[in-house]
Amino acid sequence: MDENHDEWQKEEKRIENIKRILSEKKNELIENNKELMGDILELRQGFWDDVTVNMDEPDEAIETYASIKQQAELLSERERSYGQFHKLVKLYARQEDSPYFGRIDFQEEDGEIESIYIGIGSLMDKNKEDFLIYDWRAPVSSMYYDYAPGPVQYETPVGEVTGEMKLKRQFIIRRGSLQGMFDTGLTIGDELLQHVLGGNATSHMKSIVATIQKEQNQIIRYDKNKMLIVQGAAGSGKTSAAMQRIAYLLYRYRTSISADQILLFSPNHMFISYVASVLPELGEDNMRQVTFQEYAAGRLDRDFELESPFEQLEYLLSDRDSQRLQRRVAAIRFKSALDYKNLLDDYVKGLTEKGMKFRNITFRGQTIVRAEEIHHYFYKLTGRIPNRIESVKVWLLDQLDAFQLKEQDKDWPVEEAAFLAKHEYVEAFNELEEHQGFNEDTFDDFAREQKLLVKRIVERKMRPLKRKIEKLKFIKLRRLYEQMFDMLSCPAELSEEEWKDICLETKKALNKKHLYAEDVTPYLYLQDQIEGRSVNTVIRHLFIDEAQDYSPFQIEFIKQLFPNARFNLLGDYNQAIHNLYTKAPSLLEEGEELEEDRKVEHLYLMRSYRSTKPIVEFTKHLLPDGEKIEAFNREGQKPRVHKEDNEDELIKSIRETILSRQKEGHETIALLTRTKQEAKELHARIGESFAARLIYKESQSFEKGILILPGYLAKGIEFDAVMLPEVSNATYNKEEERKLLYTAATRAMHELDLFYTGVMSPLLQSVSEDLYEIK
Ligand SMILES: Nc1ncnc2c1ncn2[C@@H]1O[C@H](COP(=O)(O)OP(=O)(O)OP(=O)(O)O)[C@@H](O)[C@H]1O
Repeated sequence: MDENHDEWQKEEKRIENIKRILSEKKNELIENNKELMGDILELRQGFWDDVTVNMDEPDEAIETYASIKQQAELLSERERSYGQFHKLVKLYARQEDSPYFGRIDFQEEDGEIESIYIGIGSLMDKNKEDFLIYDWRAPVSSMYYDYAPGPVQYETPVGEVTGEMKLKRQFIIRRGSLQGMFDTGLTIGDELLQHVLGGNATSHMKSIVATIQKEQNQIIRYDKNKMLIVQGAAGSGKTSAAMQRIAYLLYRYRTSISADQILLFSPNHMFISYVASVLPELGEDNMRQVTFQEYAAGRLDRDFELESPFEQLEYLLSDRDSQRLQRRVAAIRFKSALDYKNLLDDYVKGLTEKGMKFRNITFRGQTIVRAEEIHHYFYKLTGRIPNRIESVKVWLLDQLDAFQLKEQDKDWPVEEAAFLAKHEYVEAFNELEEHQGFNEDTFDDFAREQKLLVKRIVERKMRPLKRKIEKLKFIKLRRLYEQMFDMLSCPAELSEEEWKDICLETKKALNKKHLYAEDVTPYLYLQDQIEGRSVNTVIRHLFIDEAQDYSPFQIEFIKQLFPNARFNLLGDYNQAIHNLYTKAPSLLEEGEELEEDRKVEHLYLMRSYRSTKPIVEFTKHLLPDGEKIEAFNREGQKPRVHKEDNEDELIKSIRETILSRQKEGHETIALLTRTKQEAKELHARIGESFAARLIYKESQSFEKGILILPGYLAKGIEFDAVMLPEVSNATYNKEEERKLLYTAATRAMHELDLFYTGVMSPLLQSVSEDLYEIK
């Protein structure tokens, strides 16, 4: 029997043993918690039985409140325990399926050799003395990712441990049985990675715990108190590393950080659902996720119509009027920069002296407080604007209270009382009874009843107005933003012409209650400066994926919103498609820190894992400085460039290629166009016969099958086969769109096909012909 066979059998035996222990643990856990579910049901059903309700006297009301609170706490404690229990059962089940993926034999200096098995969760022996499996996030496990056999070291909270790694082994264990085993040398075995990367695209992102690479591990376990900026090539595992990092943080700081203190700014909804399964798969709760657009929409007046970054991009890609386009580009560039934020700061400073805009406060056609009076009151106050606004609010509410009293003596509420619908009357009666403690005897006094009803009517009528005051709607915010463009003089970087146009366009849009994408952050920023910054102190770790698409202003704004958060920015300046024309400085390049004194750490990922080697070789040559990008050694076909004589031939060729890809077993085939319009047109021609799904809104989700969508919507996502249906000089003809083409082409995992009629896009000319096949 050879040594390998022997080892295989030993490992198999160990797996059986581990499975038995896991199964025992799981059953024991279920047994011990059987009563828990019953308790919860019982508590829910009998919630009110154990609560003493008595509201007659204040003392008793307090007691009632305490008793409800106690009962609710008991229930929520049980529900929390149930949640924990449920999570643990799921983890055991997952471990039974695949208990570990790695083993290292480690000899600490002068110590014995210890076999360390690494999996998605830890497992202890019966006596709770030894680890049978170590969690992949444990300090000792980091050696697995960082070293090949030989001298090694790892960090622990109490210092560094050194020693020698005698063996490094990888396992593929599925459904509880050993399917593969590799002893590895230099890096984490190419075999396992080959195996993982060779699979089909999935509609949900996979966890990479078993094959995390050394440079990714550095990001995942990054522990210094600095802002982390990761610049990584397309497909280099930025998002994967971010997700693993979140899981790591939840483990490392499990006593102080929970999942809802971690927030991920995601590029779009498709992406949100794409990454949502990674953490639960690792047995962790999901972090919070939001798109910037959603966040902004939640903070702005609802009657604003916001342009999304995708709409902005679609405009930039579609407008054929080059003059108008250039003016818009100038506006975007201007409004994205930190200089613009400084201008806004100066403007706000000026407002402490003059220039605030307020609304008249009116009720039923009568003016209660005139705008000038508010203005006068505001400028009598001193201090920061938000503090003064707070005082104005209190003052206005007082004015409203006084006004309300007077209104009660008017005729209109009496008239309205007469026309009250029966249910309103009863409601009023009940409310009066509750709040005033009236009984039937006193209430039948008609005069008092009438007075109370009138009071209630006035109160109710005035409530919306008061609410508006509470929400600071007495400030004319839109007008304030607009006014800035009257007051500023033309900034040095713009021509008079451009400036005039920016002023005009901004005002025109504001008057239509339309907010351009580039105005969203500045507007919110102004709102915060006037109304008081709405900061979130709960978030401790903030991640921004596709960070290259955020303007410097936007990042600075987000930083101010989350003062307690540590920042993790991940992106690729080669995929900066939202500022493709404006060329705003990228944070991802060194030397572009927001503030000189800011502590920033730059880490880089240059190796691309998503695509086969021939695809990476092709795509990297689309970039002027792509030579630094390395391909992971996974073989495949060279990309194919199909030249067709006319439109019909092109469609025919696309059809044939789809059929071939399907035959080859590719399940997710994406046809990535440049614009939404092109996607719609293509869908109209081939959609039906292939049951292809058209995706043109960022809110749509992504499933397996044939998809037709503009490339920019596929950010962060990948497909088995990608087809770029029209890469001619009629479509991709601007240097600015190189990054867009690169982003689309790098979505391909296994196959890439490009099509064109007429003349090939000049952007492809930088790619040498031996890197693709001509069809
Ligand atoms: N260490 C790894 N082990 C296994 N798969 C990996 C590893 N690193 C990356 N991958 C795979 O490579 C693909 C790309 O990863 P990911 O989406 O995280 O890259 P990215 O840098 O965010 O890409 P992009 O910038 O193009 O959106 C995914 O399928 C991911 O599972």
